[in-house]
Amino acid sequence: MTSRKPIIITGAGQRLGLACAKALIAQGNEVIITYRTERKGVAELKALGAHCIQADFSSVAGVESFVSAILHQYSALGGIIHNASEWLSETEGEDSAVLMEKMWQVHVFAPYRLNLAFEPLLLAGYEVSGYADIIHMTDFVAEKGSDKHIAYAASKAGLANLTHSFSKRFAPQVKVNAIAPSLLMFNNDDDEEYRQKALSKSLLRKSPGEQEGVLAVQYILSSQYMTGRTLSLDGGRHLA
Ligand SMILES: NC(=O)C1=CN([C@@H]2O[C@H](COP(=O)(O)OP(=O)(O)OC[C@H]3O[C@@H](n4cnc5c(N)ncnc54)[C@H](OP(=O)(O)O)[C@@H]3O)[C@@H](O)[C@H]2O)C=CC1
Ligand SMILES: Nc1nc2c(c(=O)[nH]1)N=C([C@H](O)[C@@H](O)CO)CN2
Repeated sequence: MTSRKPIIITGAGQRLGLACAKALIAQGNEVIITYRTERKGVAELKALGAHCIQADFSSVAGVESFVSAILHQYSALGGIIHNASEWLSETEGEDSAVLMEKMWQVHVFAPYRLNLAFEPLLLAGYEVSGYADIIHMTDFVAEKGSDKHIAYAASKAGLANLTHSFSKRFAPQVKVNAIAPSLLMFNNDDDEEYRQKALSKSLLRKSPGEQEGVLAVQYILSSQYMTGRTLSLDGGRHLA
């Protein structure tokens, strides 16, 4: 058996995706990342040997371009981590059709299409190494809804449902799981009032940072007996 074949992480130019990519590279994995925007994190990952592919999943053509790039360069994969995401809210004047399309495209269509397109590569990765995983980054609000991020929450619920369907379709070779954080890390433009309100929503009242998500990814990849499941990283918010 050889070591795990390359792992794709989408949207890994910053924050959680970047932290996951660095951790997996440090553990000796070959990592492929997608990014839209040239960021310092992309340059860091290139320097660490990651294969960095620019990809915008907001259009079908953008998704298909990435599919072609992978199919032309790889014959086996050890995993796909669907991390790419935009946290958009319903704001005054926003075209709700455009908003829902954007959310569905990045959170549901892209993971759906990549999982189907890369099935043969994941199966090949499993045959040679015994490892193949898909991880969907969903969200606490996939289950509970959100009155301010309605289309976002609905699309994350769609992604959560893909976990069930693909875990059945790809068993027993490929494990398919989800990670559902509530608050992992703030954005720089979150003001103090927002931060205090967000912290008060969970029992543990903390924002753990991206390493909490890295730990969850590492657990799932090392598990031999978890599929079709979701790791909830929510500080007890479900009981608050
Ligand atoms: N941060 C948190 O507290 C929480 C996060 N999550 C989930 O965890 C995951 C990681 O969160 P976080 O690190 O904050 O994510 P970010 O908001 O930093 O988004 C990750 C990346 O997604 C990429 N992206 C966005 N839209 C597209 C698109 N249409 N096509 C391709 N790439 C795109 C962006 O790329 P680029 O920068 O290159 O443009 C961005 O860097 C996400 O799925 C998120 O929904 C869930 C709950 C809480
Ligand atoms: N793509 C993103 N999704 C989410 C983010 C984010 O920054 N990018 N942030 C959150 C919040 O932390 C929320 O969970 C708590 O206020 C949710 N999703």
